[in-house]
Amino acid sequence: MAINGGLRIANSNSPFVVSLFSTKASCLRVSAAVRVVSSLSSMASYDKELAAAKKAASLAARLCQKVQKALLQSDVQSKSDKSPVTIADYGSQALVSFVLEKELSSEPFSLVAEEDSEDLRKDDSQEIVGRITELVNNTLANDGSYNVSTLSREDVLRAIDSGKSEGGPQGQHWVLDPIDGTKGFVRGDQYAIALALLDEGKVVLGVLACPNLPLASIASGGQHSSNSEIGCLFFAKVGAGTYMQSLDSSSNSSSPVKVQVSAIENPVEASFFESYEAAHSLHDLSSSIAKKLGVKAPPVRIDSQAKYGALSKGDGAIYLRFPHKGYREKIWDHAAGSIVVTEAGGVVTDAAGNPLDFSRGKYLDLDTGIIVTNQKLMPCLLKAVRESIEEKSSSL
Ligand SMILES: Nc1ncnc2c1ncn2[C@@H]1O[C@H](COP(=O)(O)O)[C@@H](OP(=O)(O)O)[C@H]1O
Ligand SMILES: [Mg+2]
Ligand SMILES: [Mg+2]
Ligand SMILES: [Mg+2]
Repeated sequence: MAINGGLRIANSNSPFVVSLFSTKASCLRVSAAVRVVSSLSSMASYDKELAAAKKAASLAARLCQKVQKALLQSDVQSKSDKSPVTIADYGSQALVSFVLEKELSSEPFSLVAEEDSEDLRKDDSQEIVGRITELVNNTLANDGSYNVSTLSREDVLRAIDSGKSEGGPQGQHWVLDPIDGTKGFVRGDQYAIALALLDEGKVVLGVLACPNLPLASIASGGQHSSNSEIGCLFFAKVGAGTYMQSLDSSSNSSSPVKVQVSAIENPVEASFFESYEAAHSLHDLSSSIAKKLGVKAPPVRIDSQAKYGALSKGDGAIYLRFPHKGYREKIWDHAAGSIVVTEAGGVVTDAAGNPLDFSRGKYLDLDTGIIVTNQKLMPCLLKAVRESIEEKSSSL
């Protein structure tokens, strides 16, 4: 079980060759794009919200780590039994919702989150609700920050259900994926707790807790030393950059350090991330794009928005995501990750080069896929994406 950072590198039998000099050259010529900083940032500092989000995501990460450890020790990770995962997903959502409401009690609260309590309110879910409630209470008690009496089952169900907001273009909405990369979580690999704040439809802050991501670089295909510290907390605020610190507050690396995306200008030197799960992204399309760009390194396949986190610290240069036809991306799968990357100097667009629009409710209505890279590489990446998509559709 790959818990040591949870990194799995895809095997590729087909080495990528430099095939498009024109693509490479156009890439090197492009000047840096100007980063647009939302005018919202000049009106609000979001400091209180950021502190609350960091606290909430860190506590949720602790809860998830405990469940993942038990899951691996009890060796049920290869079963199709989803109950331990469900417990961590629900527990994480309840905890984040509870902490945000406690920390920001004077503000109106709206949360768009992945899970809801519908299944938990069924008669045969009593036991699982009990286990979730125990997990949440234990995590809060161990932390000791909140002087609360034990939460009841109904308190926990209500906390989960405060994530029922629809989001939209007006006002502030929190956006939460309590465990992103559930499949990675079950395997013992990467996952993330992803929390962002929308203000008037724009992402203004994001926090990504990645309990299995090494603080050291994973750039050279995951060959980090076995004793490198694991567990990253990324956070970003509009106009203020992206920072990373250890998830372990007692660690020497608990002070935040500013991170930057890779400065690579030559795509031949770039490496790229994609989903571990082939059902989540068309690996053949990514491979054709990489080939056009002359990318030499094999794809790095990891679960969850840990890909955005790793990209923000320069561990790779490109993230490609092309869902199968008909799949609609949800805002909680990208909101936190996108600001973590853009504030670190990167660019996140759909396959047509348009920025992602988080103002339309739960779904991101976008063209074909999501691509992420630095400002220098983006033009040539977009060109390669366009060409590969055209070739794919003409071959059908
Ligand atoms: N068929 C599909 N295509 C694309 N994404 C999918 C998908 N089925 C599920 N997903 C999303 O992919 C996310 C994981 O992304 P990744 O592949 O980068 O790890 C899942 O988040 P959850 O694990 O929170 O449900 C889920 O929302
Ligand atoms: Mg998700
Ligand atoms: Mg999830
Ligand atoms: Mg899910």
